[in-house]
Amino acid sequence: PRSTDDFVYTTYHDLNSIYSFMDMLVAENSMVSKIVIGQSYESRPLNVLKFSTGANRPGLWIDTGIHSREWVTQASGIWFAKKIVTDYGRDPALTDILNKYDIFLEIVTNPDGFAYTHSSDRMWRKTRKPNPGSSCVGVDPNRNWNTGFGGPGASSNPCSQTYHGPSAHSEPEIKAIVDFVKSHGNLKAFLSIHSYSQMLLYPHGYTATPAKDQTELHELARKAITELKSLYSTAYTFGSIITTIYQADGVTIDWTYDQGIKYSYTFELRDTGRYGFILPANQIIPTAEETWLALMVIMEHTKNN
Ligand SMILES: O=C(CO)C[C@@H](Cc1ccccc1)C(=O)O
Ligand SMILES: [Zn+2]
Repeated sequence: PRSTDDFVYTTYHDLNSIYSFMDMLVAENSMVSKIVIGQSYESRPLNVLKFSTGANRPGLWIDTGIHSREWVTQASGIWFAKKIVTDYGRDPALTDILNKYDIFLEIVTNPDGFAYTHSSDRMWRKTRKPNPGSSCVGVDPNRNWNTGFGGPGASSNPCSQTYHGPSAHSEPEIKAIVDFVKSHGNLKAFLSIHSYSQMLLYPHGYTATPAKDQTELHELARKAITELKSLYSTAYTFGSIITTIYQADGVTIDWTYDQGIKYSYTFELRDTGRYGFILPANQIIPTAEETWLALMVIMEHTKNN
């Protein structure tokens, strides 16, 4: 495709195609820039798209593809990127958000794992960094964060899909985000997108102790999934991680919430298990559209509070 207008949003893309989408979007839109926040273990760039219409704004973060096999999430991230540049100046709600906040979008958060799902194993989840002393490769990027690190909701076995890694932030893909969050210092929402299960989750995963903002986070989640359901009747459950899915330790949004980013949520997109991670491509756009409605509810609430 020569432009993001003839890019095919109705199919799954490989890493090179997604990188070229990013470069086209930057070239076409003055509000979009590409920040390289670091390199993966296999030396791929960790690209973050920045959508900004002014300087020194607070930020809203969205990441997709932290678990490489969850392909509908990277595909949705591509659609979100095009939606933002399309709606700015046309949709009053999005325009108001972007006149006050920057949006940061990391579409391929685990590029080594993503490349591996294309080349070798479609069901790969973790990073691709070797584990010394083990024949098993990779760390679960959703167990490598420094809040509750190494607890019972993660595994110390390098062969496990939920292996927490040798130490918190041991994975370059995670360290890069940690450093970005700290250096930016003014992120107001942190939205980490997974698939599948159709859930909207908020902290905590590592403890049953409710988050201090539990009441507000719960009601906002209810509002967000109600808006999501209004489009295609897709039903989500919602609640804290530990009460809604299971105990999980060292997870992304427990750490971001700990950093003071109150509006920290994880989405689990379609479906509920019929196709699972191998969601048919004809569900990419419906999934992205309904999810965007929920993301807008959370971003608007963040702006208004
Ligand atoms: O990968 C999964 C499929 O997205 C399930 C997620 C569920 C989860 C999501 C957010 C925080 C803690 C756990 C996981 O175990 O890390
Ligand atoms: Zn996941």
